[in-house]
Amino acid sequence: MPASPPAPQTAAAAAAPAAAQARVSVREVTMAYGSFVVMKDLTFDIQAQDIFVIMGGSGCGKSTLLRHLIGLREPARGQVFYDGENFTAADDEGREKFIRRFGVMYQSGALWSSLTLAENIALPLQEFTPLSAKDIRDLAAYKLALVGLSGYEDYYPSQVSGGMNKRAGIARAMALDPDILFLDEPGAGLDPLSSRRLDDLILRLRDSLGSTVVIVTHELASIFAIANNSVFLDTETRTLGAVGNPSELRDHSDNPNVRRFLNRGAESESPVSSS
Ligand SMILES: Nc1ncnc2c1ncn2[C@@H]1O[C@H](COP(=O)(O)OP(=O)(O)OP(=O)(O)O)[C@@H](O)[C@H]1O
Repeated sequence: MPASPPAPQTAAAAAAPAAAQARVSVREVTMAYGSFVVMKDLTFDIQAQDIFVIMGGSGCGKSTLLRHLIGLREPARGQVFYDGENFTAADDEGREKFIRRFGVMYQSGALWSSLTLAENIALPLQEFTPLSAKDIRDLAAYKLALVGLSGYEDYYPSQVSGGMNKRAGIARAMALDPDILFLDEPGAGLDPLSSRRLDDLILRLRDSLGSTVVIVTHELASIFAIANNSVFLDTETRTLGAVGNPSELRDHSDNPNVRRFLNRGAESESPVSSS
């Protein structure tokens, strides 16, 4: 069947102007490793400037979904659209244009240990822009300033804290001014204070740069502090358990697995009445 843009989900959406198009639309995506189906029939939207969390229990497929969103894996079925354009069906050249709009920080954080923080950020600028060495140096310093690391340009990753490494990783993901930042477990391994600082930074970046941020995490404090939208991957049913604002899902989802997860394992027997 030919690929078609995602259908509007409501009458209001149908009447909305093109500018209201979801930034990311996932349509009936099934993810599999060979014959092992991780999740099936995922359909949800991520809006521009969302801080959108992919959540669920260990091994449910959060990182796998992230890999599908950035094109590292192909859906076994279904499609992913960016601003209504079919990413899954794009040829290599078309796909490259999408990927240039993504900034990605992987779970490991993975800065090059033999390069300074500024050199780490300069790397994608050297590879993908025609900028002069001086402009690249200035831009790397600017990106580090955005994440609160002014003055640390010449430090090596081993000379700064874990939280600072994560912030530098975010600066590197932002090097090419992406529309969408993908962060895989950004708070992993951080103490609570550093983790909170990272949350504040993510909020500030969204507000000042207007980025859309997609985050894989299972840290509830972070989820409630920063996410306005989310998807819950349900290991039990191997499909989407809920989509929406995490605080609302915690109190009102009709899926007990969602409420249990968002209430730290202490499931409320029935949804809290919103009236
Ligand atoms: N390359 C792979 N080949 C085969 N199976 C894989 C591969 N990567 C992940 N899996 C399996 O797919 C499932 C989902 O893995 P994934 O890492 O996406 O889950 P996750 O929710 O991110 O887990 P965690 O919370 O532990 O990081 C798991 O059962 C995992 O063992």
